[in-house]
Amino acid sequence: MIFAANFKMHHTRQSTTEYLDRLEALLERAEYPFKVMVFPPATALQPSREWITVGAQNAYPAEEGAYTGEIGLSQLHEFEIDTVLIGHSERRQILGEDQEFIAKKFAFYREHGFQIIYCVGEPLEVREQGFEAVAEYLWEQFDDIDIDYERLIVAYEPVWAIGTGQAAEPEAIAATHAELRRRIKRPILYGGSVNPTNIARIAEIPDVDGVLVGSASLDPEKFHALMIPVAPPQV
Ligand SMILES: O=C(CO)COP(=O)(O)O
Repeated sequence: MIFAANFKMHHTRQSTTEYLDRLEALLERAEYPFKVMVFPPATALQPSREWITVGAQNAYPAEEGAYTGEIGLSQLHEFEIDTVLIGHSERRQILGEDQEFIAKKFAFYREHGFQIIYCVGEPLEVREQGFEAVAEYLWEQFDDIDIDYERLIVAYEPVWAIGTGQAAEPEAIAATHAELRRRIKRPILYGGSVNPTNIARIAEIPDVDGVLVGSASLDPEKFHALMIPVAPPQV
């Protein structure tokens, strides 16, 4: 099971370091069989810890260059980062990244051996058109994406469940992950209002290999609390 925290535009360099210190201490004690990943803002990037992989929420597909405001491979390497989120719905919808640019990012960071969490998810108006429309929309988000890349992790995040406090219903999660599993053999995470009240139910859904968490990940103890109901019984 993978537990990934996406801080989005929350936390500073100092609070991220304090967060990682506190979460690392909790994970050291618990020794969960989980992969734990944290994606802080670019200003807070730093080397991974023993129990926590630190990744970038975004990066430009170049080593360096005239790309004002961006960070690229050189900046990521400075902090020993080799994990990156690509295709998050907020970058598609708010920042206007189209599939061509997202695929270019994917190809670049795949070429450099990065672990990639590749995000897909449909808006409400597509969900309301029915499951076939959802499936078609999601597969279009894999255009020019190598779904067999060995360091790929997919994150399914229905846009209409992100930040709402209301996750997708288990049946909808199960059906969508099953559809993705028809072609995707890599881990598939669910994201969209994961919280302490729904984590146990979501974690037991077939083809859910982990969660990508926003709001409920911003406090290390609360993020750790998501792992407790999913952890194997202490022997
Ligand atoms: O976008 C998300 C993680 O990438 C989900 O955010 P929330 O958990 O706040 O819904």
